[in-house]
Amino acid sequence: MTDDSTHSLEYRSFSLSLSSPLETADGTIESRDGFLVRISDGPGPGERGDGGEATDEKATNIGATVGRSAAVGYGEATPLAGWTESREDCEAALERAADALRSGGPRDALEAVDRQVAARHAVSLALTDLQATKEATPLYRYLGQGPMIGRVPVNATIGDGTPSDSAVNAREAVDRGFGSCKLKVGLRSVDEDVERVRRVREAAGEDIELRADANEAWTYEQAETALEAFDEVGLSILEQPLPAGALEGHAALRERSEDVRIALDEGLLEHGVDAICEAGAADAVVLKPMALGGIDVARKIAIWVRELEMTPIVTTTIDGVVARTAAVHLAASIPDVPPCGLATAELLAEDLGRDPVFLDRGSAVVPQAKGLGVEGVWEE
Ligand SMILES: O=C(O)CCC(=O)C1=CC=C[C@@H](O)[C@@H]1C(=O)O
Ligand SMILES: [Mg+2]
Repeated sequence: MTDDSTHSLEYRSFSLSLSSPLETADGTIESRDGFLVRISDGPGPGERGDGGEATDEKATNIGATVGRSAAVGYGEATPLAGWTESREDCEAALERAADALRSGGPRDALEAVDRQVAARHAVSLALTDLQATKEATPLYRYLGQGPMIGRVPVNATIGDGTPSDSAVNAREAVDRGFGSCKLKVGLRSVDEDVERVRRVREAAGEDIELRADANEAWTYEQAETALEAFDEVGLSILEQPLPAGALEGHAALRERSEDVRIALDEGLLEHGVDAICEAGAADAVVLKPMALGGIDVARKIAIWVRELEMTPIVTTTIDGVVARTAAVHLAASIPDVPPCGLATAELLAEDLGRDPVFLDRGSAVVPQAKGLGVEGVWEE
């Protein structure tokens, strides 16, 4: 990316409520509050001489007076407690990025948000969307320079609930075409979670991939008990059974497991890839671009973990349409990606704009328009 044009960054805050709260062992997620970011490569609002609000129409008109129209890129910063910086720190970082972009350029803007992962996610995404849009290339092809990809497989996300509610939810997901379900565990006793997974297996059938995510809830002994029972019901992946710090514990669980594979999510953020690999602590790692600092960072990690013979799984932090669509593009840029946690739009009661990704028979259909392919978010 060149630093020789004038870029400007604007942001707006938003709050999106969930249709029903997502219960996890880390806490309950009720709403997602964050910032929608827009970067244009024309002059900023204060530099246009119109003193006005930066609508697309005005940006285009001003662009015309300087001989070209401004291109825009969108980003989203949606902090989540325990996973990213706070909302206040995120906003302060976006302010710094706006100044740095004005006085320096894209590289300075990224440096200004280097330690605030959600803010960095937004800035790097908006810059990448802008560039991919200018090159008239879908974001995933701009990222991976790979072939055209039509779909990425996705898993259904099933929150905590009684054994019969969990079974009903899983059956509904299977009837809608999902081939993979991820169940939140760790809020109830291990016995009850084992019962839930058994009931889900009965309801979903033998051919469906089942995963469980304990969000660090268990002691080693509890995880061992759960793992043994999960092996019997053909669970494929157990995500983060132990606290993030417990690399040795996860490595020991891997040794004990017959077929259940161990994935680290919170553990990736705490330790990074090298330490996980050295300890032999995971078969798979979960990549949340919002918590890792952006889809560019997440993509590098995905390629790196593949080299180390671990599986990368992309998920969201239950984000708005901009970040969610970016995660779909990220997954599409990773060859042979397994089912990813990208079917999270339905957990939201409202969104930032129209969703360009539709779900069809357990896959997300990847947008093929230029850039992210998200439209109308700034106007709504
Ligand atoms: O991976 C999925 O199926 C959806 C995303 C998801 O499960 C999560 C999103 C945000 C916070 C977490 O509690 C949770 C996770 O731990 O993976
Ligand atoms: Mg997880």
